[in-house]
Amino acid sequence: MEAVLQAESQECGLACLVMIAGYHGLHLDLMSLRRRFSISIKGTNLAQLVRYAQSLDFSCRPLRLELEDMAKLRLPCILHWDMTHFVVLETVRRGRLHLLDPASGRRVLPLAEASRHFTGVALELSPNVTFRPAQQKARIRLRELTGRAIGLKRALANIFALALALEVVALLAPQVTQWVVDGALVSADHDLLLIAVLGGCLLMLIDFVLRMARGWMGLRLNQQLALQWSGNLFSHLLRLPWPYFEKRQLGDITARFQSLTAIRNVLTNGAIMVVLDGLVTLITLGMMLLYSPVLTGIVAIALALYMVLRVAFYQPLRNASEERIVLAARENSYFLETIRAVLPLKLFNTTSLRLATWQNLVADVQNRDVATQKMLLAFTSLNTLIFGLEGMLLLYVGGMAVLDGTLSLGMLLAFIAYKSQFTGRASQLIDLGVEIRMLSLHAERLADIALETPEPDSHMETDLERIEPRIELRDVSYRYAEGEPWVLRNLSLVIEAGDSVAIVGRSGCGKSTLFKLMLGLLTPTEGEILVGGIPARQLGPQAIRNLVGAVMQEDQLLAGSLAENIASFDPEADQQRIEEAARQANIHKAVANMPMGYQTLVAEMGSGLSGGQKQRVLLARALYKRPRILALDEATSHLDLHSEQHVVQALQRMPMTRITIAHRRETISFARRLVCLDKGAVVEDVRLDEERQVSA
Ligand SMILES: Nc1ncnc2c1ncn2[C@@H]1O[C@H](COP(=O)(O)OP(=O)(O)OP(=O)(O)O)[C@@H](O)[C@H]1O
Repeated sequence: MEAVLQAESQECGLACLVMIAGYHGLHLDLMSLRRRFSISIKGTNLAQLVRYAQSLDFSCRPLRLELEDMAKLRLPCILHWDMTHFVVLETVRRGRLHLLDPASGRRVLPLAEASRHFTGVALELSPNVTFRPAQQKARIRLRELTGRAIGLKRALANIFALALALEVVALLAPQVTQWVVDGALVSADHDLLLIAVLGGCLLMLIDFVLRMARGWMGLRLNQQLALQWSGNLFSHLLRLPWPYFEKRQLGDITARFQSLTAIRNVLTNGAIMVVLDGLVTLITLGMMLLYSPVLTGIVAIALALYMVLRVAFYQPLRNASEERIVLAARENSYFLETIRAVLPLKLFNTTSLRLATWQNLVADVQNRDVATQKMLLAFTSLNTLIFGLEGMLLLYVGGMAVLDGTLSLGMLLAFIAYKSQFTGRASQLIDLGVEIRMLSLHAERLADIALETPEPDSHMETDLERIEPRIELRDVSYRYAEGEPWVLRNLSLVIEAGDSVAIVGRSGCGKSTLFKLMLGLLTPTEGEILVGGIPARQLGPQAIRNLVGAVMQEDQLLAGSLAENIASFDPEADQQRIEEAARQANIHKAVANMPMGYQTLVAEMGSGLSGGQKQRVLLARALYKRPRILALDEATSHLDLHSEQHVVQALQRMPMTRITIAHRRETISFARRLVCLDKGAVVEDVRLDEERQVSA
């Protein structure tokens, strides 16, 4: 069975299904399955997994069992692991479980160790009568992964021409040796010796120039591709919808991005070599055959053995390489998360615990490396043995031929020179073939970014100024994944232009979800949202966000000055407008009192601002863009009552639609309308007159 590694931290169940389906001949890929069964950040439970498996035409039998009864299970099956994870049990042999873990790859665990992880629940899967083996893996095309690259064909053609010239030079070099030995040395011709050596020097000079030119062009091509491809990919990544980022770990996204470099390196260096090496290998092979078919036969056998060796080591090395990438990404994510969350870790004195876990993750990576190195050691030693024996055999058979007079010494030397070229090229070609196959690993990893559907662009040309800042939700329902409870159910709500609405409700009742839907960060599972009377789907999320200024609960400032943050790093920022926004957010005085004023630097993590100051800077950022709709999710919760009153009163005077999520009575009291949510629906919608505003 082939291990399938999960891309999102919560899709272990899906990865197990892909593995088992593959075992029974239905070859799926994780990405298509992820689209088919949406999974929320909370992961999959057993009931959902059973439903997914049934829709893939499997009959399922969930059971509870003791570890000793493992051998009786119908294998491969899925085991519930560590309370939050699923793994595939492939076989049980000599008291050891052979597992395929979507988080780390193949593992073998003694029963005693497995007992610490196994929760006692297993899921047997067997294909039912409607099950049909099929190849449903999506094919990944390079162009889709990297996007377009301008000037690629011309650059490749130039490099190819130079490389071809180099090969001609390389083919002529052994001839010089033969002239020297058989011509000049045998007949003691001093002049011929000088001419041959001078000819050789000229060849070396040409080789030097061509090599420099090719190397330089290769470098430039690599650099251009690096810029274009990574630019294309990063721009695609940034256009992906919000849930994509929510479900992934930072280290994993970074590691996937780096797969692009691996692909680029193999392609720029390899693509040309494949063609050229193939050509030169054939020519050298022809030359060798002319010299001696018997010696050529020996060389061919050695090469065939090398190929067998390469193929035998391919799959273990590919698996090891993939597992290493995944383990390293996990370690990296953990490292980054630790740094980001250092404050609570210090407060709860859990840094040493964190350190120990991180060291275990590093040890996992190291162990994987050692295992790979052991494999490589065996491979290179066998390789050296094959070619060493080949050399000895050639020396013996070639030597005998020279003694018998069927081959001259010069010819033998020339043959050996051609042979080194041939085996060098042919083994490189085989290696490259393996590397290109290995690219599938990187391509699959990259596909997780490149083939993910980005947020839709706007389908219509709209003058945003003419859109009325009015939001209407028609029978909107939303849940984070299939099978999960509905967060919002058949919710209808109209927020008129210029209205000031407070959305209230118990914690977890779906207020932030409603906001994210209105901002186009999430798409309704059912129903429709209209902005200014235009369906949000038609308008596109970017257009909506151009209309709206928002401060979310988990909002962040970026590293830079306060002015840059308020102006969202607008290169043509207007200082007056920045100050005006800061005044409206009641932060101007505080900023002006800072020694460096608006140029005060804000660090990425500890922002150097108090909680209330940070909230007001975020509010100023939302106001700087002069939004038509202002959406605030607990955006004034850290402010003292006086400051909040100041801010809210300033906002009341501004001509825009205001939507506020709040828990505090003081914040709500400024709204003109109160919408109360409960169990995903509007349970109360009241308009507040001046008096009721104060007493709300
Ligand atoms: N990404 C997610 N995946 C799965 N479930 C989620 C996700 N985000 C929120 N939920 C769930 O959806 C429900 C509504 O969450 P939401 O954040 O909208 O509540 P809220 O009313 O804004 O709460 P609060 O007032 O505490 O901020 C909660 O039960 C929450 O657990």
